[in-house]
Amino acid sequence: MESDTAPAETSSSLGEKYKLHPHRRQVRLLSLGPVIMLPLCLHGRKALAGRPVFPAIYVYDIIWTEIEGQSLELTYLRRESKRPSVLCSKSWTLEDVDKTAAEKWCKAVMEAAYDGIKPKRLLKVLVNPHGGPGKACQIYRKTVEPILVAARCKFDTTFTQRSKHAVDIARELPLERNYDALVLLSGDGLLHEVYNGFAEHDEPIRAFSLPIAPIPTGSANGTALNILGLEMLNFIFPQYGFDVGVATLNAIKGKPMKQDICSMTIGEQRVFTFMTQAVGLMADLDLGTEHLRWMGDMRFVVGYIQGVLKRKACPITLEIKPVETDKDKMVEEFRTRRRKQEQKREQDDYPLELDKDALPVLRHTEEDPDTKTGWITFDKPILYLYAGKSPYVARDLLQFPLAHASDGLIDIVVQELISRGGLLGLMDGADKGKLFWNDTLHYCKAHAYRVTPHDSREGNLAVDGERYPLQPFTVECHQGLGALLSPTGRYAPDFDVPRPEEGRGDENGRWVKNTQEDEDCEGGFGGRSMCGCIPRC
Ligand SMILES: Nc1ncnc2c1ncn2[C@@H]1O[C@H](COP(=O)(O)OP(=O)(O)OP(=O)(O)O)[C@@H](O)[C@H]1O
Repeated sequence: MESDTAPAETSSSLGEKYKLHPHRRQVRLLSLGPVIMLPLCLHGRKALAGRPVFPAIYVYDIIWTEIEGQSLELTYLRRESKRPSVLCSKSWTLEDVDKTAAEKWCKAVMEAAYDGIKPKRLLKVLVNPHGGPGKACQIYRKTVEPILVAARCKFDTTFTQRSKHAVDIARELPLERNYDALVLLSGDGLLHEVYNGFAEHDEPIRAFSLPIAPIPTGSANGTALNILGLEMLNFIFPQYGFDVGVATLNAIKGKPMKQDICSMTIGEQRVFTFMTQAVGLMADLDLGTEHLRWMGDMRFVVGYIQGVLKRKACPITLEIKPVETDKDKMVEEFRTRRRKQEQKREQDDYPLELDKDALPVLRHTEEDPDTKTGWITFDKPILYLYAGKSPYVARDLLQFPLAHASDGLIDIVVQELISRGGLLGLMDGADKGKLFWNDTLHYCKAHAYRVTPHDSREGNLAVDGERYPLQPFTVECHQGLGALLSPTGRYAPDFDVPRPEEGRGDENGRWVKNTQEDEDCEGGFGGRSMCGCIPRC
């Protein structure tokens, strides 16, 4: 912990630094919305309003404050623009200050800092020593544990010993202990294991409702990115997807938000998947770069370039039960929803379908009569199929910019097999989701989809980044089955890349002017150029 305590500041030195007036007896909290001006605004009748006194600390970033003996202690997370956040503490001697008033100030600060949130959460922590570059244990000891201790959280920690250990832990998790959250120091793979363990729990729905707080110590860390964001976009909740301190603060103070989880039926198995399923290049780049773990998330860029050079077709039959296939309409709906969320500053109120303590029934199996109508088949050579429920899959790739945590729909992306130059061109602006508008990339929202590989002997299937044998599978979505903690109650990434006015990306990655034929070719899967779908009767 970085400490500003030595030597402890006296109230008069504080007075100079923070415009304190030790001779005044009344302690006031000056709170300007999300920001507390740190001064113990010792002030009588004349309020400090309109006279900001620095340094300012976000109320959200205050971890604890209390009086200990003759000093007032304040612990908070100090955010830096380009460096990791730091746990800081300040302390002031209270010799000249009315102690009762100081206690009142502490109480007021704590109420503001934990507004609507139960302090001293009870947490179960899992640490995957193998995730990403293998630094999770070190990060836990150095950064996470001190913050949890400072927040007076109660927690018990398990270090996973082997692959699938988290499945066993989740299956046996003692829910009667009433944990407030499950904290994962890992990437997304460990959460995949946890959800599949919950599915085998005696009380699966109750287990799934335990909110997850990811702390990014894996490779891609997509879940942490989606919750905490990537860029400094907004004043109240600046976005720090890779910041361990900020992610730990989310474990202490985050709000639960509902999260859809999908079922994948594959062979005799029912697998639970919360993030992505990939076949073709996107599976190869993840599973084929395990030996490059030391590179962190750069391994995915290397994997993509390798995949582009190979430019291997992905021979599958893809059937989809779509809800929306028009890119413009999807974007319009996304922006409307976003505006509403920002006005309300809370999560959407989509109706959720869960009410019993049994796993949701499967509705889109091949035997189900529902699968006979409203399905389409994608019928063009493809490079990859990528389906998912969360916007970022890695820092460099906003693959599902319109994904919503709990709309009950799967976002499906199909990339046509185009030239190598075109595929490399798609990397430009991929972190902002620019590839969404390329007409060779088809995007739709669907209830379910089914994949039948033409040759199961060759090819990879990655489910939430984990390897599965490639064979026919069906995926469908269960609305609001899981829960995550987040600072805002919704996914952080925004999508603000406008549709290019004048043209579209062609198969060589160049932008070409639209022809009348393009304009006329409305509808289909993914926008005006799509001609690869055959409705199935
Ligand atoms: N002690 C362990 N030894 C070996 N493997 C482990 C251990 N604990 C967990 N694992 C495995 O580590 C794998 C990778 O975990 P995780 O997803 O957290 O990291 P990552 O793959 O680097 O990150 P991301 O999924 O974000 O790219 C999981 O498949 C899990 O089964």
